Amino acid sequence: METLLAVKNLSVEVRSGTEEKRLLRDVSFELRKGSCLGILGESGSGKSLTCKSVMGLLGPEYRVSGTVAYKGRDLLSLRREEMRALRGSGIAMILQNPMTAFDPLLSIGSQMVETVRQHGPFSPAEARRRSLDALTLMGLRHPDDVFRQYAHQLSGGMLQRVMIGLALLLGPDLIIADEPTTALDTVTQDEILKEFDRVRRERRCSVLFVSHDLGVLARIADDLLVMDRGEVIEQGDLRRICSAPRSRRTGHLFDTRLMLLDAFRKATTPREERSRHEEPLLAPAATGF
Ligand SMILES: Nc1ncnc2c1ncn2[C@@H]1O[C@H](COP(=O)(O)OP(=O)(O)OP(=O)(O)O)[C@@H](O)[C@H]1O
Repeated sequence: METLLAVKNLSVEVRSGTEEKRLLRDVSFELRKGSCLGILGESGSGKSLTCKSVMGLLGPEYRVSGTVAYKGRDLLSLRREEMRALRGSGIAMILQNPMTAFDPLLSIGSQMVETVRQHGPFSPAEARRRSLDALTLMGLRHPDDVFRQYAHQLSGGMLQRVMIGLALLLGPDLIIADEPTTALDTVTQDEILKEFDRVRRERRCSVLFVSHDLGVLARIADDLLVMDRGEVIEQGDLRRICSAPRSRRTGHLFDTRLMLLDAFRKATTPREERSRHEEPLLAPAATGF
């Protein structure tokens, strides 16, 4: 399958005082067209820095080296305006907290229409129609109401659906999603993951999906990249890694998750049933714990 994004020896350093601190070291991976690569790692392992480097979102205090080839073009050498043009059209980003992405003083609809019109020669009526379609696509039941409302009137789950719908509306080839469901309750998280996966498969979007939760990644990722202290410690087919992790640190991440699952199972399963079934690592019911 064709490669959409090839990251090679990506390193990031930051200057603090007279010292340079290395935050990412030689991160390399490839994302195939139409597939989803999950980035797993504990807090502080470098997941967000990797995404921000790819998107050209790091400030001047960071020194970024290596190559980030998107459709064969090195993003690290693009000018600021060229990168801005690419963000939101070819590449879209979905962040953890959708509340911060919307202007509280403008209705959701007007912000959607404005974004659509920035990316194509659409009349206000056409942009409105497309925005309403995006809301429907993401499973929002009363798109007309949502269109008229303001960010504070919607729940976190609804706002995240709007944000994902908006990202998809622009028809990107690549979506970078940084913990997009972490702030949501598990039922909402589950519904949104389902919707997101359906739409991205229909549209053949490639996705970089960051999470500290293996259960979430097991739902949607094809391949897995495991990070630890700014380095890649494991990568490959998700199921292969889950069944036979090569790195001891990856094994430790999985064990921690299994311990949590086990505690949950013990708390919710009557004693006599417990012995009858063991929870597999990737059981759908495990999502979110
Ligand atoms: N300007 C900076 N100065 C010093 N350290 C920094 C700076 N920016 C980031 N870091 C450090 O780089 C490391 C990686 O950060 P990053 O945000 O990528 O982690 P993460 O894996 O996304 O974690 P989380 O899941 O908590 O968001 C962290 O230890 C962070 O403290």
